[in-house]
Amino acid sequence: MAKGGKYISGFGNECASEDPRCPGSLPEGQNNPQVCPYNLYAEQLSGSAFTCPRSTNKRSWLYRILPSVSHKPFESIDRGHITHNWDEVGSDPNQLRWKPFEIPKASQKKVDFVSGLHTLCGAGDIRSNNGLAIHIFLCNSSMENRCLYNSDGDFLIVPQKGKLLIYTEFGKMLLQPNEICVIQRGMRFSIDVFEETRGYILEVYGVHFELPDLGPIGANGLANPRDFLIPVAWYEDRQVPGGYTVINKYHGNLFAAKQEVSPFNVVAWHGNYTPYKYNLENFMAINAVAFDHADPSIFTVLTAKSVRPGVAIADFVIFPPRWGVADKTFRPPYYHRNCMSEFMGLIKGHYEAKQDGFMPGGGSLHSAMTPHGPDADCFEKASMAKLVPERIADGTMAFMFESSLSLAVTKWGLKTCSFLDENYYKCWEPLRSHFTPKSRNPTGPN
Ligand SMILES: O=C(O)Cc1cc(O)ccc1O
Ligand SMILES: [Fe+2]
Repeated sequence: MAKGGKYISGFGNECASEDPRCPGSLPEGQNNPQVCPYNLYAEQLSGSAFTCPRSTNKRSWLYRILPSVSHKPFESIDRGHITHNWDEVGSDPNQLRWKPFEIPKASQKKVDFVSGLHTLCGAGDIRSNNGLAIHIFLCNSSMENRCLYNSDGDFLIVPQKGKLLIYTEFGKMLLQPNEICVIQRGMRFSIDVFEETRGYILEVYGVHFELPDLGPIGANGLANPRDFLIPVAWYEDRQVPGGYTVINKYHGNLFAAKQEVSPFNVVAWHGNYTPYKYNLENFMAINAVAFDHADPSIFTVLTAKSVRPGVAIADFVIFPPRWGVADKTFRPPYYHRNCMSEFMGLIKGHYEAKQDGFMPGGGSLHSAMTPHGPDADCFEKASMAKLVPERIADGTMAFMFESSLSLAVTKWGLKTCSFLDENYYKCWEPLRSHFTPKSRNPTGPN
């Protein structure tokens, strides 16, 4: 049993779980008995093509009171601020930064997780299963008799303010800021919130998140598999007289169908296709202990690989609290231009390259090849700093969604949201030339 409830531990394992109220509800020795224990229905949820190699084959068997198909037809509903149209507004290669995205007040308007989804940027194509979207969720109310499932891709959810109680077909997960969860394609879920709540979502189309390979690091380190937690089976046999609404995100649009019962009626399940959560505190950071600033890929928690070796559709990278010990080194992030797109968010604290301006609940986007790096203040301080061992980012958690796709910002992100920081570029304006042609590099070989 893990802290905060019951979970099964391990990444990508074959698991099996029965609600303790129904012992023996998992069929033994086969998936489709003529009649299932407790007269349940058997239903397979496939997360990969049937024919995928074993290493990438994902599916789970759900034993439920009614099959998912027991619903009225889906009808199109307003998709609010969700979009997959990457041409809503013209492209903008500038360094972009957003102030904290404001959460609507419950006293003014009740907004739940689904109606509070706002697409900020993305690229690629849902129908060809290649691409991603980054959404911000801003909500103040629980999803009441409403659940969502996403036909388009997987959601990696990063809560920043407020806890999420997530009901899924596999069981319940409680998620606090500094934890993340992944709800994979097709899984029905409903979210209860307890206050004005905010967070970030990385949605990837057509791929699933994996742990990065460790190469010479060895068999252990970074996000360790045992720290990923999977819910245990939990069901409710609840009739919903007015009708329960199942919402489906399909081709980037929203559809709703009514059904008479709660969808969380799975009594037992087994398989390797499940939702899971992970506490970022458990990340075992590896970094430079001699000199120089290592590339941020050392902090990859999860990766959604493209078909090109070493190139991700998206990586989820964190900047956790740690020791900085590198000698003769400018320790903060270096100035750089990256062929990848870098979206950053801040869960708490201050990011090491920008003490001010980049705030918890805000974000930044440095697009492909757009120059960026520490602000002028950070440069001055770090160039003069005495290089003693020091704690970096204590009490802080910043993260990056890094993508090989060139991300387009939505109309909401660039025009309508009103949180764009028009003055971002000014943080680099005080940078001055320190060029002194006659001096020698004090730390170099000659
Ligand atoms: O731009 C950023 O702040 C993210 C980042 C951090 C780092 O340590 C090195 C490269 C990089 O893109
Ligand atoms: Fe960067």
